[in-house]
Amino acid sequence: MLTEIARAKLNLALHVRARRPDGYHELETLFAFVEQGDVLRLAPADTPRFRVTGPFAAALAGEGDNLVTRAAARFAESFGGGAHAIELEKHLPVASGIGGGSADAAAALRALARLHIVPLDDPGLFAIADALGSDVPACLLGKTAIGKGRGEQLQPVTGMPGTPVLLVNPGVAVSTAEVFRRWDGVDRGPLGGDPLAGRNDLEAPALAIAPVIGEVLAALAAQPGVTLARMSGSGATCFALFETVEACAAAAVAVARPGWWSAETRLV
Ligand SMILES: C[C@@](CO)(OP(=O)(O)O)[C@H](O)COP(=O)(O)OP(=O)(O)OC[C@H]1O[C@@H](n2ccc(N)nc2=O)[C@H](O)[C@@H]1O
Ligand SMILES: Nc1ncnc2c1ncn2[C@@H]1O[C@H](COP(=O)(O)OP(=O)(O)O)[C@@H](O)[C@H]1O
Repeated sequence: MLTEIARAKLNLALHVRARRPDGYHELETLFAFVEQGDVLRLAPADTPRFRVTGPFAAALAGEGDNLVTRAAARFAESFGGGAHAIELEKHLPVASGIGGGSADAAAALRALARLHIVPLDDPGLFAIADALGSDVPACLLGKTAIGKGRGEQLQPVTGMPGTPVLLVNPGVAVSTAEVFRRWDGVDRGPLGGDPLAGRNDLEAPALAIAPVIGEVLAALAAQPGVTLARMSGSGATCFALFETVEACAAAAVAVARPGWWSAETRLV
């Protein structure tokens, strides 16, 4: 039995530069990862088996087309390896801008690669990740990196490991495609040398769909010891970076609301 943590992805900054003819958008983003994540367990089996457990299992109950099973099918096509029993313990809210599904798919690819002795930097693994979704290559890499293109052109950069982070989701699922559709088409400029001085250009279109995101951002920005408060990805999860673990813990209590999910964690 192999265990992989599917760590939540954050976009510390996300600049949308252009709408492409293929329907995707050119991005410049700073990807980072936190300790908090889903847990994926995988073992060889006679027939393929997949089950989802954990606090957010119900949010995926009706969906036959899980990114994990798609990743496993693509891996088998490329590398063989037979059938597997996979358990996904779902701790991250679904469709929430922290790449839960993408992280799960990447964790499945990492576990399968370990089991079948495929190098983690095999170009075939990255090709599968790229075909599964724009965020999956970044999640496969799992390191702080600048992402360009639709997010798949990755350049690792020095991160801020250990930085305390509070994640807050107001309990509304937001469709990534719908948020991109509402982007106003204005290129507000490149990422620049200090991405933390940047923006998330999807905040405005996400707020138009889910105004409660504004409440989350205001609540986070008002906390003592906060160094950055921003939305991640297409939302609705927002994050705040803190100077100390104590400030992060105090903020978690201060911003708690009925129906809101939050997690105290750290950057990796
Ligand atoms: C916005 C981001 C930022 O990291 O994160 P999330 O909010 O999903 O976490 C990603 O670009 C999301 O990546 P991912 O969730 O893998 O998206 P995909 O499945 O590839 O695409 C879903 C839909 O989003 C839109 N899309 C996605 C990526 C991109 N660069 N431009 C787009 O326009 C397209 O309409 C696409 O059909
Ligand atoms: N293992 C999975 N976890 C979460 N969502 C999944 C998974 N497999 C497929 N999906 C689908 O992917 C969509 C986007 O989910 P997710 O990756 O959590 O959000 P986001 O891309 O906003 O970060 C969900 O609405 C769901 O339909």
